[in-house]
Amino acid sequence: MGVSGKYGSPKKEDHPLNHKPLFIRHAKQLVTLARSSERPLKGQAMNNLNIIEDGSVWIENGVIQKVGKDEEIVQHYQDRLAEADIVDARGKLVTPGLVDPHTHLVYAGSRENEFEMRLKGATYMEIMNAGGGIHATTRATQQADHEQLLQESKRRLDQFLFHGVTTVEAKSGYGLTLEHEIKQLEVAQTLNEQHEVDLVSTFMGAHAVPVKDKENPDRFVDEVITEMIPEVARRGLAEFNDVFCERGVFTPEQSRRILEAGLEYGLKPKIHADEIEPYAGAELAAAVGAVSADHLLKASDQGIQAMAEKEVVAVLLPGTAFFLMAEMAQGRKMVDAGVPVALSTDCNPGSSPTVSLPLIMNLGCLKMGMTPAEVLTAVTINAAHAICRGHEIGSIEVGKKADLVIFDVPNYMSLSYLYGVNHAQTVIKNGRVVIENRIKRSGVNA
Ligand SMILES: N=CN[C@@H](CCC(=O)O)C(=O)O
Ligand SMILES: [Zn+2]
Repeated sequence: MGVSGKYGSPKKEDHPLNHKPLFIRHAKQLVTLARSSERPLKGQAMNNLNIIEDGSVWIENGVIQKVGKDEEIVQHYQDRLAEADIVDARGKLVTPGLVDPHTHLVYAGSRENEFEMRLKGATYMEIMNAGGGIHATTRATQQADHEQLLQESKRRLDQFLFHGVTTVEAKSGYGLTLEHEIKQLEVAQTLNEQHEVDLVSTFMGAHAVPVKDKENPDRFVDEVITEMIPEVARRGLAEFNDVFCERGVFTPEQSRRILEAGLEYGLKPKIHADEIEPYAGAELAAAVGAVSADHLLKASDQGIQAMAEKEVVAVLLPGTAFFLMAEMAQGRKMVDAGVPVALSTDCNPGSSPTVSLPLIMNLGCLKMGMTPAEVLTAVTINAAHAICRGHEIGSIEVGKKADLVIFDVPNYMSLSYLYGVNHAQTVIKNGRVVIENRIKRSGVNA
């Protein structure tokens, strides 16, 4: 298997091969998720995958041109069939490229030592309060230069792509000074320019109170508001602004100030809410008009209700609860309450060191009571809405970016059922095949 093209080469749109049509034919199930670009799917509608059997897609210039039954597409393009590169998806599942709407992709180092400490009984917050956790990764990230951070993060991004993920949100928050937050965001920018995967950047200077400000966290909050947010916005390095609203980190009042300051500079609010303790984070998300509230393990019923009313996307992270051995967020309850739910890896070195969205889908089913259709919606169109990309990606529809995955399974249910395996066989990004993942054989089993 391999990522096509050379890292560092011009970004995908410029590729000359984009001009040749790509014709994906005969998918056993083509999951289109059509008619969901305007608003995220909620409640029962999260099960409407809009599947086409024996489905085909015609792609040109990186854009989806036509979607339908194979015979319809063949009829429409009969004079141009010889021009196209054909990909045979017979017997397979084709979905929109997966979207991960919450990651801490750009960091240096790793924390397997803390994994062992937790297995022996230490808690996530105890480790952080003793100067480890986010602080440990902050030290490593501050020490790393742009190139080191780029190489470490690129390896993870390659792995995302191998799993069928074509768009990834990436947060800063391991710099915790203006200089190092900007360095992290610049690495994300370079990755976005050079890597096949699209990145969407979030500023998260308010990820932790630096150790030196422990006695006076408001000083740091002021620095985030008056220095970091204006400079990040001036440089155009982020689209969203996130805060870790949690007892012992940032209070709801501090979080509100930070999110409102971001809004003044055009940064859309997101929030790490109610992860370890109930802290009215979901309520705050609704009050400030956040695009998403993430984690929500301990969200209150009122908070869930408020999110449903304001259509705040709940980005649930079952890999984090699994890895921290904590109780899961109430995914089933949120879907039933009409909250649009998305799922994400939360890829980070402390609480969820994984890049496998398919594994997260499986956890969504088994641990949060969601259906296989709901979890697929949650990592495609609803994930796209969680990063304000519902019009561009997340469904297979005419005019959208041609980001698609061919999974070597016969139907969407198998994606969550056959768990712990990477089923992504062919990944198409901007209309170009960028991953072909199969064993090269000769002889009888070829
Ligand atoms: N909870 C806060 N932040 C990250 C974890 C960061 C870390 O432990 O390094 C999260 O979303 O899980
Ligand atoms: Zn996070």
